[in-house]
Amino acid sequence: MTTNPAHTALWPAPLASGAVDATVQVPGSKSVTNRALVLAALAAEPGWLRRPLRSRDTLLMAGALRELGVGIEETVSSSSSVAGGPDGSGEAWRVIPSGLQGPATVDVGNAGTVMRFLPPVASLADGPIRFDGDPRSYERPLHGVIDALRALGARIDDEGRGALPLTVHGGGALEGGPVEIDASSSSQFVSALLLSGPRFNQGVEVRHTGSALPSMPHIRMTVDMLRAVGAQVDTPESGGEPNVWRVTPGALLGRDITIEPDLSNAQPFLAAALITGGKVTIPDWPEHTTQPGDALRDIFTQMGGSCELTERGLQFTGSGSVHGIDVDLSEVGELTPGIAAVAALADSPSTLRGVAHLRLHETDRLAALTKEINGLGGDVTETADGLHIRPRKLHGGIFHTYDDHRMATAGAIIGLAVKDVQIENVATTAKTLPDFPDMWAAMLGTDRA
Ligand SMILES: O=C(O)C1=C[C@@H](OP(=O)(O)O)[C@@H](O)[C@H](O)C1
Ligand SMILES: C=C(OP(=O)(O)O)C(=O)O
Repeated sequence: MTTNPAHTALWPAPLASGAVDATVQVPGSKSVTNRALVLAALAAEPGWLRRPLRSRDTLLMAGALRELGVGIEETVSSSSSVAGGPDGSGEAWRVIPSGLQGPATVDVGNAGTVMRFLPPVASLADGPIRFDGDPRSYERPLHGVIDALRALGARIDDEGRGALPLTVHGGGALEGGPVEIDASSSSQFVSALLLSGPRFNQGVEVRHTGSALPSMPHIRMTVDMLRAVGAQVDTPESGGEPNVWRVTPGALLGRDITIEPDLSNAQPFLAAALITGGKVTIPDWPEHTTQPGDALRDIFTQMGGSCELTERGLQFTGSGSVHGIDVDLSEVGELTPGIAAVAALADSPSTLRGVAHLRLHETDRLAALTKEINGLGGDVTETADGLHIRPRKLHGGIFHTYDDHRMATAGAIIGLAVKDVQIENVATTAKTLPDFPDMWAAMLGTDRA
């Protein structure tokens, strides 16, 4: 077996030499880009994505849709007709829907959005679609999507695993209708069924029957984006029953949408301002958004910073002190690694709650954070649904990432304040933020050294 040198390489996390003062242009949202790709592929006419995220997860999504026959043309242009950026430049993807066809093979990598959102799309295709991915993808929950699709009329061969790898034998159409699922292990089960729902003969009515549903903002993102392309969606918030979402069958419009910056990927940069008592501006921070990263304005303010949404973007300023926090992160679970990293450097203990489902993310994030922060001299314990973090003086060492992009950025945050932290496999940030090491150096001004 050969070892990929990128996976064993150690990246010396730069120590901040003082208060950071930077403007950081954060690339597009993974969650918005991958929903926009799916909706554009299912539309009745071509559409555009402006400023899409170009990272492993979104390229896997685009690659999979192309395998199914969808046209996706990438353009980088300075002409306003295909412009991406506010200045009239940037990247844009034109999506040209077509009849979905098998046989095809889809590599999901370790992208939750690809492994959950695409089996419903494949059930609409004509022919067999094989799904496979990274070893970790075999362990991540998928049963909710598989069972629901079968109940709605799909033929899926998973050899009894209830997980990847599997083959969806698309029949060209799916009956759809009402279905019950337990989505307590991932909100993406609900999003997956809703996104393809308008194309099912009867639409879909998803009823969540399990314990608490995590990541509600991501379900709101799905609903808002469906409505933006003309779908009719009834939700608990719009007067429907609790835990029930209904999508009416109908054609989707091809739209021209500009992807918001990824606010969860803004997290390490905001954390840098908080920890160093500096200032970071994130341009194009949306005034209204369903992205969970927007909660950082409140969470990092409680932890000692302050922020202002101005015409230039979100300006976040650290005060020089970092406080611990007691917070339920069930709605915004993907922010947990970055918050844990800041909490390890705070002046008082923290309790992070409501995130038991993180054990089934890219890695077991609760175990990984505990092991790696404690490996640097920290005092973190796992609880049934989160972490207790008691700050201690930390020392240098190797911070392992377990192929988890958010572990890598969490380690970089700690490395700002602790000498000689080395991140193993920083390249794993390519999942959602391929330029992270260069962006980090630019923020710190070390790229000009
Ligand atoms: O739908 C989405 O885009 C996501 C939903 C959440 O998943 P879970 O509900 O599985 O936590 C989140 O953690 C993930 O990063 C992205
Ligand atoms: C949980 C995450 O990703 P995924 O879409 O693979 O679930 C994440 O990005 O934090």
